[in-house]
Amino acid sequence: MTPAPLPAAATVSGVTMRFRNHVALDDVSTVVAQDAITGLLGRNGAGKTTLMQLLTGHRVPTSGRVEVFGRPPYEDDDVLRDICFVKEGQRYPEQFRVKDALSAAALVFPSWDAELAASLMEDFDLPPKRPVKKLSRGMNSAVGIIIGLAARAPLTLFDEPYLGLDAVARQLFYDRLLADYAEHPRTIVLSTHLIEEIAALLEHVLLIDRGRVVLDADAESLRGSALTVAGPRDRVAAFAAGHELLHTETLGASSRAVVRLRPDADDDAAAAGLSVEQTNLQQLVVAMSLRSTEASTIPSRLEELSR
Ligand SMILES: Nc1ncnc2c1ncn2[C@@H]1O[C@H](COP(=O)(O)OP(=O)(O)OP(=O)(O)O)[C@@H](O)[C@H]1O
Repeated sequence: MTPAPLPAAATVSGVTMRFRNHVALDDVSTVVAQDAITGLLGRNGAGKTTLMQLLTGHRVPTSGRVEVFGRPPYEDDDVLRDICFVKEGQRYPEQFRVKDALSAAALVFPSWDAELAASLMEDFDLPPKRPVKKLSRGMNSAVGIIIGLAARAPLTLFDEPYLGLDAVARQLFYDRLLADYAEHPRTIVLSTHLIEEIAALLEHVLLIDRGRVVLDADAESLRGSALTVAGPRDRVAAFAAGHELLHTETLGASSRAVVRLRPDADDDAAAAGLSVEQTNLQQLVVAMSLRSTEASTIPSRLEELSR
C-alpha cells in the first residue's frame, strides 16, 4: 500500500528563475513534505541554492508560485520567523564574538533553545568569546550549524553547511540533528554533495539537474530501486531493455550499466548471468545526473549496447 503523502510545509508550482540570460530553475514544481528531512541534491550550478533562496523569501521567482506554510514567504514576517536558512560560508558582523552570533539568533527565532546551543558549543569545541572573524573555516561552519539546530525553526534549510568541517564534526552534526529532530520533528531541507554520508538521514530526495527536477521521491522507495549490472554486452543490453537505463559504460565486448528497476519486472539479472551490485543513493544520483546531461544520446547508447 502506498503511504499517504505527508502534508506540505512548502509548495513550489511551475517556478522559473531567470538571471539575465541564464535559467537557474526551469518550471520546477515540488512539495517539501512537512516534518521530514529532504535531501536537495544536484551537481554544481544545478539550482539548489536558488531554490533555497526562493523558499526563504530571499528571491522572488521570475514566474510561478512559492508558498511556505500556505503563504508566499517574501516580506511576510510571520512566515519568515518560522524559517531558518543556514547558508554556505555564512558571514557574521565583523565585531561579533561567537556568543554574540548566538545571542542575535536567540532574538530572531521564537523557539530558540539556549540549552541546546550551549551543549552544541561544547560538542563543537567553540570558544564563546572568540571573535567570529578569527574562527577557522570549520569553526565558522559550526556556528551556522548550531544556529540551525538550536533555532528549532519549523522550516530549517542547511545549504551545504560543512565548509571546512572535519569528518568527526560532520558526524556530530548528523547525530545531533537526528537526535533533536526525533524529539522535535520539523521540516528540514539539506543540500549536500556528500550524499552517502547523509543518505541514512534522508526521508525524501529531490534531485535537480540544470534547473530541472530529475528525481523527487521518498528515500525508502529509492532503496534497492537500482542495480549496477555487468557482463557481456548483449546480455546487459537485454536486461537493461526491460528496465530504465540510467548510465552505461562499454569496454570491448563487456558492459556495465546502472538501471532503475521497473517495479513490476520479475526478471533476475543474476539468473541472466550478470554480476549484480546494489546501487547506493550516491551512485543513483550520479547516474541520473549523467543521464540528464547525456539525455539526447541515451537512445543511441541503448542501440550501441545491443549492437
Ligand atoms: N545572481 C545570479 N546571477 C546570475 N546567475 C546566477 C545568480 N545566482 C545563481 N546563478 C546561476 O544559477 C545557476 C544555479 O546556481 P545555484 O547557486 O543555485 O547552484 P547550486 O546547485 O547551489 O550549485 P553549488 O552546488 O555549486 O553550490 C548557476 O549557473 C549560477 O551561476
